[in-house]
Amino acid sequence: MLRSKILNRIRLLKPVIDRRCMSSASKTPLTLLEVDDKSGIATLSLNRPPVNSLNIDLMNSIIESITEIEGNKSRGLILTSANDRVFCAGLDLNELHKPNQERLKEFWAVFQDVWLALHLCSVPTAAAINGHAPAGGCLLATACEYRVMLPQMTIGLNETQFGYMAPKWVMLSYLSVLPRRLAERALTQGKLFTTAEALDVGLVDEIAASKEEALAKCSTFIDSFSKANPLARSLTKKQIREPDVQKLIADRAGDLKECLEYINSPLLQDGLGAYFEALKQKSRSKAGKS
Ligand SMILES: CCCCC/C=C\C/C=C\C/C=C/C(=O)SCCNC(=O)CCNC(=O)[C@H](O)C(C)(C)COP(=O)(O)OP(=O)(O)OC[C@H]1O[C@@H](n2cnc3c(N)ncnc32)[C@H](O)[C@@H]1OP(=O)(O)O
Repeated sequence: MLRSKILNRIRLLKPVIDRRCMSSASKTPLTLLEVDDKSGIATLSLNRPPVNSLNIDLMNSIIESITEIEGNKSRGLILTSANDRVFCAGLDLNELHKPNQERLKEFWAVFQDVWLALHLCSVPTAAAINGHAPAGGCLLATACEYRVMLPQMTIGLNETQFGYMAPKWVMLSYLSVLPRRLAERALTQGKLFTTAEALDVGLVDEIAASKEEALAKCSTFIDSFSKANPLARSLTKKQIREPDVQKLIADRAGDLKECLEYINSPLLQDGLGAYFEALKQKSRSKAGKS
């Protein structure tokens, strides 16, 4: 009994670094997980340079970290980025453009899994959005219960801008934070909101001047549950989220089939190819390579 108490204490004191999913290029961990010894709040930092784009390994690392947080009795989870400019650039376009079919199936299933894991995480969740959060980056943030964002960044589900329609369950995340009329307009326009606009419409809850302040505001949000019974809180959250979650769970295979057909269609592949090339070109010109 005493031994397990001490072990738990050590686990809280010592930052836990997730080493299971490493970047193959640099052998650095794709997520960094630290648990604050005083508050018991876990901070999960996305750490896949250059822009934290979501490939299979990064998403698996996020899921493993969430499982670990739920197992180590952390009081809450703050999702943030180790990169000062980009919270998360969304899905890794390398996984969607000219994909290997078997890998694409696995990729899409893990994408569904990461959304479910964040959506159903039993502890309070908050996103400290310390950089741009387009598409899948916005999705991670909206799956959390609270969002604090740094100024002069952008956030939004911009899929229509690169020729994609967001799947139904992705749209549900937007509908959980935005009024229907606004969500419809923003989704069809593929709008990227500036930080100020995002606060104005309620896509984010607060603005912070620095990453430290964003983390502190997220901690304050998590502390706001100190008087709630953790089990009752978690069951209430699950109950409220149940209809959205069920829409995906009830037809995961159908969603996979629909998405694979959609992603593989020549028109979408061409559009995505052009979008990705423009992105690379922009990056090359920035680096003075062209
Ligand atoms: C019914 C069936 C529906 C099926 C639909 C299928 C899919 C849609 C549904 C799901 C929702 C989610 C979709 C997505 O997330 S798709 C990804 C969309 N992401 C974006 O559009 C963001 C693109 N990136 C940017 O805008 C910028 O990079 C940035 C994030 C604002 C950062 O800007 P910064 O100036 O700091 O960096 P660079 O632009 O110079 O980029 C550096 C480097 O990273 C590469 N890169 C950027 N984003 C991605 C990415 N998402 N995937 C892979 N690679 C990316 C970029 O090319 C540069 O690399 P290089 O080697 O060229 O230097």
